Amino acid sequence: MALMVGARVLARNLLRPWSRLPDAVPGRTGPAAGGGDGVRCFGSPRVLVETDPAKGVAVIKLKNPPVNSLSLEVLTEFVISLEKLENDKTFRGVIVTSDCPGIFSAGLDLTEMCGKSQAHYAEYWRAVQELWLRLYLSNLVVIAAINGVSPAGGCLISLTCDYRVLADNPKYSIGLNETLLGIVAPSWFKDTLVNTVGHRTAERALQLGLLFPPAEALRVGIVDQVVPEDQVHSAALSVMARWLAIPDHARQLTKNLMRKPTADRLVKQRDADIQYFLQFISRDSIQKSLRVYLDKLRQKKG
Ligand SMILES: CCCCCCCCCCCCC/C=C/C(=O)SCCNC(=O)CCNC(=O)[C@H](O)C(C)(C)COP(=O)(O)OP(=O)(O)OC[C@H]1O[C@@H](n2cnc3c(N)ncnc32)[C@H](O)[C@@H]1OP(=O)(O)O
Repeated sequence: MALMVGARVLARNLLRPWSRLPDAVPGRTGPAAGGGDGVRCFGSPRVLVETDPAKGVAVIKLKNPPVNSLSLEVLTEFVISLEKLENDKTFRGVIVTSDCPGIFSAGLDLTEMCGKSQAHYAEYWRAVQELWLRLYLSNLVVIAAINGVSPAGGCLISLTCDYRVLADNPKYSIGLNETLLGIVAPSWFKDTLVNTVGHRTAERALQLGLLFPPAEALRVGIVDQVVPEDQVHSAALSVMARWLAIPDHARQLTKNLMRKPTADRLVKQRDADIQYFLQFISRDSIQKSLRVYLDKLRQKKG
């Protein structure tokens, strides 16, 4: 019950950008905070933010064990943290990564889309839209340091970034695998993939629900770089330095030029998109597919 109320409060914050989460780790500094003197931490229980004001760079670490599924709380806390960074002129870039070993993100939280009320589905889908819009159009340089498997919504998060570095581990596949679950990637997921890898590769990947291992992911361009696992963070920092060498206004205007038409397609029909989602997700056949998939995941252990 408390969790439900908490989620509602957090979700309401999305609509009230002036409201702020209390800092979960207020002003923690120093080496323990993850990177030497001057590193400061804030954020929330599930979305840790380590900032390095001297470099103008922050690291957002998703921490929603066991699999970093994108629950309503995670989506909301993510948006609030991103907004905090964007409103602070100290920061010009952010690295998005995971605090869960071996898993970047298992994607949208299936339990948020299964067996819940219509009101809940609507609230959840608006939060998914919000995070996508904020990340896709962020003024910051956003780099994904993908240190684990990254299906569906996890892949979408990384596709919204400006650059993707993937750890070279055969287990760390990435892709929009929705069809394998018997569901369909919405048009704006599809657009994000098409804008990254081109139409033909996206068409094949989406229909077959392909999850690409690192070498393949690099070949099709769903990631930009594959590096040894222990170098993901340093590689992301090097890339960041290169992108930050470009004057902000020129880079930001160019990013907007490239991405705004795609984002506008959703912005113009957000409510219709929610209705579409509601109709789709409430179908008995879709609910059944999700239940079967969740049961399979749960039985894997037993
Ligand atoms: C006509 C056209 C109409 C179009 C209309 C469109 C409208 C829109 C339609 C809807 C669109 C929805 C888009 C969906 C996007 C998504 O992101 S769906 C999620 C997809 N994710 C996955 O497929 C990944 C599933 N998980 C895994 O494969 C594995 O868990 C893992 C990530 C590889 C990790 O493996 P492992 O370490 O072995 O952990 P597990 O034991 O499998 O899992 C641990 C517990 O976590 C639970 N869990 C896993 N993933 C999720 C998840 N995504 N959500 C919620 N919970 C998850 C798993 O069940 C385990 O739970 P317990 O058994 O209870 O511990």
